[in-house]
Order: sequence, then C-alpha cells, then structure tokens
Amino acid sequence: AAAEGDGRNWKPVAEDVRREFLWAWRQYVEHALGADHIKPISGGREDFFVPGHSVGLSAVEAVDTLWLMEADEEVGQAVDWITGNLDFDIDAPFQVFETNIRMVGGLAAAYHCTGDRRLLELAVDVADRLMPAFTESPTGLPYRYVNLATGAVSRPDTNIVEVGTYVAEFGVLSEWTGDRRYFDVAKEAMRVVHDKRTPLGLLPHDIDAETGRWRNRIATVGPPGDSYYEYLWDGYALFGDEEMRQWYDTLTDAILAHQAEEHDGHLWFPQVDAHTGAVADRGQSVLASFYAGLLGESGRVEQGRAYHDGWNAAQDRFGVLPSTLDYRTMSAPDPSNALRPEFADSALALWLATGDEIFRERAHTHFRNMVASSKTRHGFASLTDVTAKPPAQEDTCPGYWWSEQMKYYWLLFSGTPRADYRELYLSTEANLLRGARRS
Ligand SMILES: O=C1NC[C@H](CO)[C@@H](O)[C@@H]1O
Ligand SMILES: [Ca+2]
Repeated sequence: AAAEGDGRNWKPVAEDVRREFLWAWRQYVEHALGADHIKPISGGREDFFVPGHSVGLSAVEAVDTLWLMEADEEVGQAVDWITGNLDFDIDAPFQVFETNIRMVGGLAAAYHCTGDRRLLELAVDVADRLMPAFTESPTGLPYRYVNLATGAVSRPDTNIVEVGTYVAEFGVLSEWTGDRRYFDVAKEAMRVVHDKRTPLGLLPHDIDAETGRWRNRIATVGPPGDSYYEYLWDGYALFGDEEMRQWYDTLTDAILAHQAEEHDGHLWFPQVDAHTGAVADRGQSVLASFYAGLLGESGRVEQGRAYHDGWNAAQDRFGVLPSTLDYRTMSAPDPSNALRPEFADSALALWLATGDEIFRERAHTHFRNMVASSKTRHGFASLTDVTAKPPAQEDTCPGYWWSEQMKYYWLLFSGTPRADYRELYLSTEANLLRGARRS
C-alpha cells in the first residue's frame, strides 16, 4: 500500500533516489573507501571523529540504506570493508554521543538487516568502550568524551542531547545480548535530567556531568535539546517503557504550553527561559524541524502538522532550508545547510502517522532541490550559502547523508518489501533498529 497509496505512482521517484544513491556509493568506493567522509568535489578523503583515525563512518552509515534498496552487492562491499578493517582500539578521545548514534547505531542496524553477527560484536565492542563515560560519572550523566583504548573520560561540560541520546542503540544491544547494563545506564541519565525540570516543567539545555547542575537557563527543541525528547518517546515506542512515556508527556505538555508560538498561521518553537517562559530568541535551527515528526508520532498530530507547515513555507521560499531561520521575517541568519535531513525525517514520520500525500510531495521537493543544489563530481556536497545563485557548495559530505534523507525518500516512495512499515523504527540517525524484513 505504501507506494500505490492514494496518490500518484511514486515508483519512478524511488528509482531516481536509488540511482543517485548507488552512483554516490560507487564514487565513495572508488575514491574514499574506509574514510569517514568523501570530499565530493575533489574526490578526497576526510576524517570526522579524530584526525588521522577514520573509522569508515560513511560505509557504516550506508549499510542499512543499501540493504533496504536491495543493493546486496554494495551491502557486501560495505560489510567486507567493515569486518576486514574496523578496529576501535584507538588511543584518542571520541565524542560519546556522535560515536553512539553513528557507529553503535550504524553497526546495530547493519546487524539487524543482514543478520551478520560480526557486526553485532563490533557494536558491542564500541559500546563497551563508551561505557566508562557513564560508569565514571558521579551523577550518572555521561562525560562528553572517552578514549576508546584507555577508557579515560573528559569534558563534563555537557548538554541534555549528549547525556540523553543513547536508549535506542543501547536498548537494542541489551535486548539482543541479554545484558541490561546498556539500557539501564542510558535510561538512568534521562531520569536525572527529567527530575531536574523547572517548576514550569521545562529543561534548560546545558548541564554539568560532575555536579549535576544546570549551566544555562534557555530551553530549546533544537540542538542541543532535540534528541533528548526524541529518545524519551523512543524508550516507549521501542521498549514499551511506560515511565519514559510519562516523562515525555510531562515535558511535552510543558513545551506546548510555554514554548509554542503562533505566527502567520503556523506554529513555531522559539527558545525560552526555562524558569520564566520568557521568549529568549526566535532563531529556528533547521535541526528543530525533526520535532514536527516527533509530535506527529506521539499523538500531537495537529501540532506536528502546523510546525511542518511553517517549515514547508520556508522550503517554498528558500528551495533548500537554511541552517537558521527567523520565522518572523522569513530571513536566514545562517544561510548554510550541511545537507540537513530533518525536514524529510519529519515528512516521513507525518506521512506514516497520517497517510497524507502532502508529506510525500514535500519530501519530493526536498529531494529534487537537494539533487539540484548539492550534486557534484564525486557525490553530494554540503552548502555554505543556499541563497547564492547557484547555491555555494563545500567540499564535504556528512556521514548522516548516507543514513538519513536518502533512506527517508526511499521509504516514502518505494514501498520496499524489505521494511515492515507497521514495525518500522528509525533512530535519530535513521538507523533501522526494528522492522527489517529479511526474507
Ligand atoms: O540527530 C542528529 N543530529 C544532527 C545530524 C543531522 O542534522 C545527525 O547526526 C542526526 O540526525
Ligand atoms: Ca536526528
């Protein structure tokens, strides 16, 4: 029903998506296999986590997307590189949050799709190397960095995203291995944050992992607040955890009561003072547009639709959304866009929640405009200025491009038999952790 639906035949668009993705994959294999990033203009290689220590990030992020596209030869290329080369015994500090959502999540999704236990073993290996960030912390809030070889932790000056975005990846590891430690440390960190909400029920976004004290007063649904809220809901959606749903509902009711603002018939979420509710600034990060989908998934469909409507007005205006939008003037304080996927993320979530074709049409525009502005000699490039004619490109392609928007488009337009659309669960990095249908 997904591709036939009640709208147009989307199969030709699905084939376009698959053709572009496999072209980009072949460029990566030819020029940058094993690098974290390909440099899409020059065809060069680029490290993401630690200079000099690429861990094949783009290959890890691409596996489940390739698998959903039934590109099994390319899946084999990625899995062969990973199982033949990936070694996390690296004497350098890795960012715990990014390593989790990209490497733990990417390897877990690759295992979920292929059933290759070597990939689960790698996911467990790197998760075990991240664990000291939690177990060394006096508050249960993880440090931001851990040395993957020595376990040395650093940087307690953290935020609710980097302490609270683990339960999806750590939770499936607990489910698949029987070891509850992963789920327990991930959930405990979220409890600590929830229990520190202000009397208005709002959360500032910066916190100290050693003292447990807030480091700022401002609340945001954008970074670095966004995926904390997302993973509270996911703790319920993936594992049926009623307590996390309660925490989610308490905080979401407060956000809708104190952080939502109507403007021009659309809904927006300015940053506000978490103690007074006073509006602090109306700059909307494009990353915050994921929140339209989260509201849609979690029973707040009308608010989710209203927020997506606002972002769609911005997409109509700019073609490719700017990194920061001022919704009152519809101006772009930051006109760059690093191939951000969130508008497509929430289009998929709202289409799944409503079946409304409008969300597939919006995602189609997002795809077309992304190809028109970012495609270059050896892949797809981030943009430094979406308002330039033509948009100005940067010689880099982020790892999440291989996992996120191309997978969202494929799921929206293909009706692939490799996904059980009723069971589908995608992490904040779009890693498929439930709903792979292995024939
Ligand atoms: O949650 C995330 N935040 C930032 C990236 C996409 O913009 C990506 O890593 C992920 O979607
Ligand atoms: Ca995300």
